[in-house]
Amino acid sequence: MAAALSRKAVSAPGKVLLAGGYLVLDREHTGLVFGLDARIHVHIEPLQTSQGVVLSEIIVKSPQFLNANWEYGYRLTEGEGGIAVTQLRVSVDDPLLRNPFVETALSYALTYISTSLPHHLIQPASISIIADTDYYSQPAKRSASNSRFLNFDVPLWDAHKTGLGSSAALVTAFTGALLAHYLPKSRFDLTTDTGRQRLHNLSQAAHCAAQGKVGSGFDVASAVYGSCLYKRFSPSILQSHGEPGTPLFSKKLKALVDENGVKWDTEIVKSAVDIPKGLRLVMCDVDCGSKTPGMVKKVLQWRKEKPEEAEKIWSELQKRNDGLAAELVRLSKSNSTEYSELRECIARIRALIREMSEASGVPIEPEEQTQLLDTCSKIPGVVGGVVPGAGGYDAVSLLVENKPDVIESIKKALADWKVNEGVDTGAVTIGKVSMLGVREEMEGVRLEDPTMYGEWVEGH
Ligand SMILES: Nc1ncnc2c1ncn2[C@@H]1O[C@H](COP(=O)(O)OP(=O)(O)OP(=O)(O)O)[C@@H](O)[C@H]1O
Ligand SMILES: C[C@@](O)(CCOP(=O)(O)O)CC(=O)O
Repeated sequence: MAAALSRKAVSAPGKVLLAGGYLVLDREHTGLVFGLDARIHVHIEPLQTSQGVVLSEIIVKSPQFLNANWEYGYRLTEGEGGIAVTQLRVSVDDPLLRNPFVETALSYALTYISTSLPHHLIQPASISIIADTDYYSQPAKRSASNSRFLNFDVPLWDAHKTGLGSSAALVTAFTGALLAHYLPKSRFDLTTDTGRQRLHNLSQAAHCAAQGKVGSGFDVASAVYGSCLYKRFSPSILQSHGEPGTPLFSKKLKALVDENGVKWDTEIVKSAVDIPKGLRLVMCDVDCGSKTPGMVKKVLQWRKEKPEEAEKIWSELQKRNDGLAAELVRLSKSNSTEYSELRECIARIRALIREMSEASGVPIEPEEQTQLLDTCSKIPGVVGGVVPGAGGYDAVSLLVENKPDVIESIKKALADWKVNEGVDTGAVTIGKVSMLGVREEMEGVRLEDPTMYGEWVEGH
């Protein structure tokens, strides 16, 4: 029997890979990833249709952006191919602006749901995606009801991403909301280990399919589980379930998600990460942005061509990353405020990242970011900082004493800071640097109160 279809809301945190960028692609290594208190929220409710009109239609909106609406028809395909979704448009003249993350997550989730619920019981729904401000460096304004969720008032495609992992948080919260809406708690409960494990598996599969590549998956793992020391799953796990509409896709997807005949070897260790009470992790948006996939390809090419050189750097970097994680836990447990060893841990990691940049020819910590991090690290109360994840010209992460005057000093120091991206290629891009209001968040995906979104959702 279908669960009584009521309103549900799920949110998932953004991410910062503080240590282990590139290394985490290899199961021999790990990544130290922190969830952030910038979350993507997804609200779902039954679609109000006029009496007697039966629609197999799901409407998805991102009301904080202009024209960010996607309408999908869905149908059961032959040969257990699962649920195919087709984007609809009112008029052929309407441009079809696709959203691969929404479309793929919808198809994967409905397929999984259809293995527990007869297709005709998958009733029409209206889904709203609502994001915390710091995912986009777009200026935003208060909505009429003074909601905490701001109005960006631009098309989604014009919003500048700050690299907090909106797609991973979106796919995770979106998938969780669909499963919570359509399946009874006896089949899916995201407050249980089994529920989170299934949500992780399904979200990883959908996110990789939407991206068209299998990364380490650290971002979806932290969206589900929150801050953790992460060891990736074997890429082969996602090589054999096919695509929506292919024969037996629904059967293979269910086996993959429920781990019937498939064992996910992801390792999530939450006890290995913590931030001492006196510190906080903050992000500074460098409004330039890098093209991560190109950087990953080049680093992996270097590792393939010079395995000994790469392994020497990576194994030493792993040791230093482990040292950082251990020092954070030690400080947290001892309540010590003696940060000199932590400062040294960060400096040692950065030195080796610069060595990797040099050896691979990839600007992981480019000169401009070195200057920015060195300047910030001299501010009283700033312990140190790194270029997280793939590095480049994306946001930088700082570990700072949790005092208002420290944050104000950083804002002042960065007020006129400009980062010139691509200066080596002559294509100088001026990007301002601004403090994001985010901080670390230990919690992963969670159910939210569906009434918290005010006028951002229909049935408010
Ligand atoms: N509020 C939103 N509503 C709908 N779709 C969104 C929203 N925010 C992000 N997305 C989807 O996620 C995509 C951005 O994901 P992308 O993987 O490019 O970067 P990211 O995950 O935001 O950051 P990172 O660079 O850290 O991976 C957008 O192109 C859009 O498809
Ligand atoms: C380079 C890599 O290890 C991390 C990328 O991190 P980010 O997208 O720059 O936050 C890629 C991956 O782990 O999938």
